[in-house]
Amino acid sequence: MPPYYNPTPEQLNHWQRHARSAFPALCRPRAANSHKGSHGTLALVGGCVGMSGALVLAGSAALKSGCGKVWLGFMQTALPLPVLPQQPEIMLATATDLAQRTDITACAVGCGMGTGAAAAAWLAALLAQADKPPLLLDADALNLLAVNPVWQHHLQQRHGDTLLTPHPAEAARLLQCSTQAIEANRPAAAQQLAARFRAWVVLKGRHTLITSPSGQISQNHSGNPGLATAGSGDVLTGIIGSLLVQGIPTAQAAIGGVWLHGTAADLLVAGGCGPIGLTAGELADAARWLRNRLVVDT
Ligand SMILES: NC(=O)C1=CN([C@@H]2O[C@H](COP(=O)(O)OP(=O)(O)OC[C@H]3O[C@@H](n4cnc5c(N)ncnc54)[C@H](O)[C@@H]3O)[C@@H](O)[C@H]2O)[C@@H](O)CC1
Ligand SMILES: Nc1ncnc2c1ncn2[C@@H]1O[C@H](COP(=O)(O)OP(=O)(O)O)[C@@H](O)[C@H]1O
Repeated sequence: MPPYYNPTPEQLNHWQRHARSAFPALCRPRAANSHKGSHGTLALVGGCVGMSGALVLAGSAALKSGCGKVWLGFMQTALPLPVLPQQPEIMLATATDLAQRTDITACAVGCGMGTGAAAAAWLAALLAQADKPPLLLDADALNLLAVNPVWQHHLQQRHGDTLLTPHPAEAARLLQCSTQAIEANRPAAAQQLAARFRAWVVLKGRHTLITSPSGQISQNHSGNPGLATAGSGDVLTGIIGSLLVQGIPTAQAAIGGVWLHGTAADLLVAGGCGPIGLTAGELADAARWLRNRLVVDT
């Protein structure tokens, strides 16, 4: 067993009971005759020059959370590398080329994307297409949304589900208020965002809130300050995006994804890896270990 994964039997039992009752779709075994096409294709777009790592973290977490295929679309004129040495399973393209593909099950945009003109133009073109598959907006995609209010209308017209995953500072930019105001009434902020953009909203931070477009709130209780480290939000984007393309209903993908991400950090800390110095890249392997233990034997 990897050194950090040694929860007590009681702890593991508690996690299994919670997951199986709150998000059973995450706990279903794979069909014996399934193939990579059965588990969906996720496109992750972002990774401007200097921030390729954000996209790689998200992509690796997506693959290890169980989706069939992952494409990374870099907001760069040429690919940073022909192949990722540490994760050659992941397919690479420029964001421009990836926009032409028609085999994408869901798209997650924003990790390390930057907020320059190229990123804004790419996102504007995507949002102008109302019938695109499920769409998750994170990080710089949210920062761009905050300064392009006309996009609000496009989001409201979308046919597929939209998910926004702001941290409190990003939520403040979207609502044009201070981060303190968001933190003073987190449920109200999450509901306001959900109503304004007709979207699922994951308001991150300690006790992350997951809000449906109609304003129904669920509070997460997993996770710890080990997650306060660069890239842990990118990993969450990869996990939720991966669950979405696996056909898990949006509510369970969002609520279960946030729980899995936090519980992966709890598992690592219980094993002595963190909270101080826990790195975002370690979360994906822990989440994979955990999800396989949630599966109900048939
Ligand atoms: N390896 C990489 O390439 C990484 C790229 N990243 C990308 O970098 C881009 C920008 O990230 P930055 O960290 O520069 O900008 P952010 O907008 O995330 O943070 C800027 C500032 O906002 C405040 N803030 C952030 N989270 C807060 C919270 N929860 N509560 C209160 N205040 C908070 C802090 O003062 C922080 O310094 C994103 O696109 C992100 O995806 C980061 O994820 C870090 C790792
Ligand atoms: N003290 C904490 N307790 C629980 N979860 C935390 C804590 N600090 C951060 N997190 C979680 O870590 C993630 C950080 O995401 P984000 O701020 O977007 O980071 P980044 O931009 O570096 O990827 C979120 O899922 C957030 O809920």
